Amino acid sequence: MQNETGQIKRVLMKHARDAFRNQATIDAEWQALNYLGRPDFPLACDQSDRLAQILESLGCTIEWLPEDSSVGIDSIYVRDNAVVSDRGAVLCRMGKEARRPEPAALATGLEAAGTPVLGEIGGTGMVEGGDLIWLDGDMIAIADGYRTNAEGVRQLKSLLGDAVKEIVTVPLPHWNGPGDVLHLMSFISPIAPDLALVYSRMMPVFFRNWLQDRGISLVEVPDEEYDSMGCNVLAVAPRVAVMLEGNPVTRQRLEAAGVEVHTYDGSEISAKGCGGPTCLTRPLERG
Ligand SMILES: NC(=O)NCCC[C@H](N)C(=O)O
Repeated sequence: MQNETGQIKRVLMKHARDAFRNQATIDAEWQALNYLGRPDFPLACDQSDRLAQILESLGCTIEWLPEDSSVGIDSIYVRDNAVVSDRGAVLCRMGKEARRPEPAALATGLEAAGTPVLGEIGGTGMVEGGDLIWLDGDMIAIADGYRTNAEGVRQLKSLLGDAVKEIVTVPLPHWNGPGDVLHLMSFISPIAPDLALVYSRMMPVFFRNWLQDRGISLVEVPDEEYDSMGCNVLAVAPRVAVMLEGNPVTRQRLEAAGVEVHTYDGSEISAKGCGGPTCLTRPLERG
């Protein structure tokens, strides 16, 4: 599990039907959670179905998290709740306060799926799964930003022990401030061991150089496709990717780099809540 691009065999997800529950729940929550618009419940359910079909057609077995009244509509973005290693999962402590109950709810799903829980981030520590990527089997790149802090990284390191050899901390910019969602994976999506999709204007120079020094080629997302989540792309296998419809330049650049691209309409489950396909999925087993 200590990579982001091997063939996904099993993946944990939460269907819009169970995360959003009904239109009244969405209506009560979306503004306070800083969504860009009000998701439409029936359409969101159709979009979850379609995304699941694509993933299943690409060889993924989906483990579905059940409805849970202790969490809100952001619980659809399951990646953020846990970090998964070869030894098991670490439950996060969410930087976004409204999401704090989510990791405990996810723990039940992890248990049901047979993934052991190694521990959890506590105290003043904060880690969100979208702020971390595994590289080369034993290295982690992790954000230092509004959702993940140094104390969280310290605890994560001690819970993972020698499963991780090196942790590279990547400082995030302020961008739109603490109320917005900005993760490490807002500007980098690994696509294959030697290929990543990036939005370079947001990247610290050292991190961009570090990736290239490791032999990773970079495909650039153009400015006009950043807000439409062009940079949030899920690698289902090396050079097999799932992304949101409506990012034609990014798609064409990925295809030019030899990537097979599959798209879904994510207006309700992705764009409005600012969570793309990497956020909607918590891979549990990769080949
Ligand atoms: N990994 C991700 O980028 N997750 C997206 C989370 C979106 C959610 N509305 C949030 O603000 O946390």
